[in-house]
Amino acid sequence: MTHYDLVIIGSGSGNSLVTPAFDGKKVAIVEDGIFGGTCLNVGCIPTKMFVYAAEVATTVRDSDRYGVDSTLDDVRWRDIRDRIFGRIDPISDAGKDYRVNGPNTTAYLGRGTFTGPREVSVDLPGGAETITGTQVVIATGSHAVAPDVILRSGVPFHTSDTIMRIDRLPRRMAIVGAGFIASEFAHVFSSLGVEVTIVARGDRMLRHLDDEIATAFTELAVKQWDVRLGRHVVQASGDATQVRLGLDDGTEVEADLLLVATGREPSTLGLGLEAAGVATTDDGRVRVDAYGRTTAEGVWALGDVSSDFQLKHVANHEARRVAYNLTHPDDLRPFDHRFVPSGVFSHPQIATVGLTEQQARDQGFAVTTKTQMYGDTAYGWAMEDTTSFVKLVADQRSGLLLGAHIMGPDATTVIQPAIQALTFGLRAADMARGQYWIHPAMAEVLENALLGLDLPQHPV
Ligand SMILES: Cc1cc2nc3c(=O)[nH]c(=O)nc-3n(C[C@H](O)[C@H](O)[C@H](O)COP(=O)(O)OP(=O)(O)OC[C@H]3O[C@@H](n4cnc5c(N)ncnc54)[C@H](O)[C@@H]3O)c2cc1C
Ligand SMILES: NC(=O)c1ccc[n+]([C@@H]2O[C@H](COP(=O)([O-])OP(=O)(O)OC[C@H]3O[C@@H](n4cnc5c(N)ncnc54)[C@H](O)[C@@H]3O)[C@@H](O)[C@H]2O)c1
Repeated sequence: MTHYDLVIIGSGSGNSLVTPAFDGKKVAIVEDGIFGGTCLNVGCIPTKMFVYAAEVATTVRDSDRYGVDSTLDDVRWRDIRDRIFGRIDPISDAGKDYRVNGPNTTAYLGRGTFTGPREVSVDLPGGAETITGTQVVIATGSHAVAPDVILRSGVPFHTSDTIMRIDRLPRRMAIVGAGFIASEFAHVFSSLGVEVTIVARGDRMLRHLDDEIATAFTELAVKQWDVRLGRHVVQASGDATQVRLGLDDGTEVEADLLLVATGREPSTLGLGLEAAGVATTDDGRVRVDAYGRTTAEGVWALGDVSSDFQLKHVANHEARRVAYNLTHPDDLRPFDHRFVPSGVFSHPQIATVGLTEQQARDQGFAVTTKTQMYGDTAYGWAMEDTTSFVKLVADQRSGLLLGAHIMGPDATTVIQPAIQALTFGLRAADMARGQYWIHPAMAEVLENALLGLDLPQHPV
């Protein structure tokens, strides 16, 4: 049994825990999947590379509106796919190689299971090997789940893990789910020429967002895709070439390929958490305190397996804090989850941070809101945009922003000053008139939204 100063289970965000503070110490990284985890291999990075290609196709298709005639001659799916993974796969391989052959780390490429406090057994081709750690970090992430009705039917389906590697584009794709992944892949595949049908159990897509954004996005979604709102799949059949979904209103969806995008669960199954003395929350996450400590002495957790958020910037933040805390027991730094932003890279793009209007009202703030159309500011006007907007939620008592919700071009970039204002407590009026805004940049839509809030504004 080999002992390490640090044992990390999961090579996604966990891989970044090996800071220079561990130089000269012994670190083990246990990984049973693709090295580098979800974001790099099957998450943020490849999806956004596909989104970029989709944006290019959309721009070509819509260009005549601006007097630029063009035709989309072809979409070379395999070339798009191979360019993307031709760049990603070597990064994963190099990361693995560095941990296998690099300094002060030992990579255990197999499944890790706790067999006791800070004791992990790893399933390796040559047999199980047990290692122990002075400290252990659980960074096992999450995995896609599918509804029982689909699992029971035996119908073949894809998840985000496999859909990006398919060999050819289907003519028709059915997507079950109406959240982040459904919205992003609907954009990618429809832009590349696939007919997309979405089965959404709610009355809107992206229901977790501010009502105004979810409603406006859904209105645009139904114009681009066949969206079956408020429908449940009750029956599924088919094979690798054709799928048929029966819905609860008696209608059917026929497609050549099925993508299931119905959420992700923390990966704790088979981890042996009981043997480790690690407790979980009611919704199945590893329970951690504000510093990333689990209920077991010397065992930490971060990222999707324990976090309230399944977002890479949150996993990265938690990894930075845990990395610090591992080596600074007398100066622990808590996670900061006050203002976690997120983006949906669909068409249109969405970005959001802070409270929705409803949440702000429920929490008793003196709520004022402003919805500012992109088209009423110079850059949006130049684009002849009629659907994009910024919605701000603020508190009349403090003059502070409470939330920002944006749907439109570059929303994930336009929102950044609002994230900064929320985080550092900058009052909306100071933000609007206490700095220059580049004219006539897209961000002026945020400036105008701030000026439109019913708050005492700067006189000049
Ligand atoms: C399609 C998709 C798109 C996304 N896009 C974005 C985005 O644009 N922006 C964003 O912020 N977030 C995005 N996310 C979410 C983001 O990818 C995750 O929040 C993030 O990757 C979680 O990191 P992690 O380190 O917690 O887990 P992971 O990166 O999943 O790492 C966990 C690792 O642990 C390994 N593992 C699990 N169990 C064991 C075990 N018992 N033994 C050994 N190894 C084990 C797994 O194989 C995996 O490699 C996306 C997710 C998906 C699926
Ligand atoms: N741009 C990004 O930051 C990004 C992109 C992709 C994924 N992610 C992360 O990955 C996570 C998983 O993405 P996701 O889209 O799978 O989850 P999600 O929670 O965003 O959406 C899940 C969808 O599936 C539906 N659903 C759930 N169970 C169902 C069932 N049994 N039958 C029918 N519909 C059902 C929900 O109503 C919802 O519409 C997200 O929560 C997000 O944090 C982030």
